[in-house]
Amino acid sequence: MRDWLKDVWRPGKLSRESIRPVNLRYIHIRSVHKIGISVITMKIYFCGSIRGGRQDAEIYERLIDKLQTYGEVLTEHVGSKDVEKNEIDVSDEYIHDRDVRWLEESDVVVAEVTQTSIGVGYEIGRAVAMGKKILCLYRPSPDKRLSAMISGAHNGTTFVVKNYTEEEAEQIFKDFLT
Ligand SMILES: O=c1[nH]c(=O)n([C@H]2C[C@H](O)[C@@H](COP(=O)(O)O)O2)cc1CO
Repeated sequence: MRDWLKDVWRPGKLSRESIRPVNLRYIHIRSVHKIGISVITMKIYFCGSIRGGRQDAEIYERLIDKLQTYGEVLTEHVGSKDVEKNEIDVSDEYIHDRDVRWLEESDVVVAEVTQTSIGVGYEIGRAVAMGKKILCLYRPSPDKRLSAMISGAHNGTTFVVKNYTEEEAEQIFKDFLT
């Protein structure tokens, strides 16, 4: 495989979905060689509850799959069934520092905030301080109420809070990420 193509081609990530054209607004041309163009795609930081409770883990996995058609999801592990097992060998300090680094690297943050999580709240707060563009997704139910610190931060542009059903996620991502 040509060297320039290695930057674009992520083995294991290719599917009918992922070869849909990625969002051109977020592609920066890094270098133009005689043999081709090397590109960087949008980096997405996905937040979802882990120690706060894993009842929505399968929803996270499906949302991450959709997000991967727009760019690279840095926190793909959040949707993995084995996340707690896989993160057991690393220290909390390692997890924190790695995630803050990814947050800094990200172009956009997407948080599923239905299941309350201190970690997700912390990530959103840090992302606001970093000036990131943030989308929070919430599935309303009669027994729950979203924190005012999230719903009250909605400004319609850089901090967007959306009540949603899973069927609506695709369109919401399209509107927010393109
Ligand atoms: O093992 C982990 N790995 C990890 O990446 N996180 C990050 C990503 C999630 O968006 C968020 C979840 O926080 P919490 O575990 O407090 O629910 O924190 C959190 C943990 C455990 O707290």
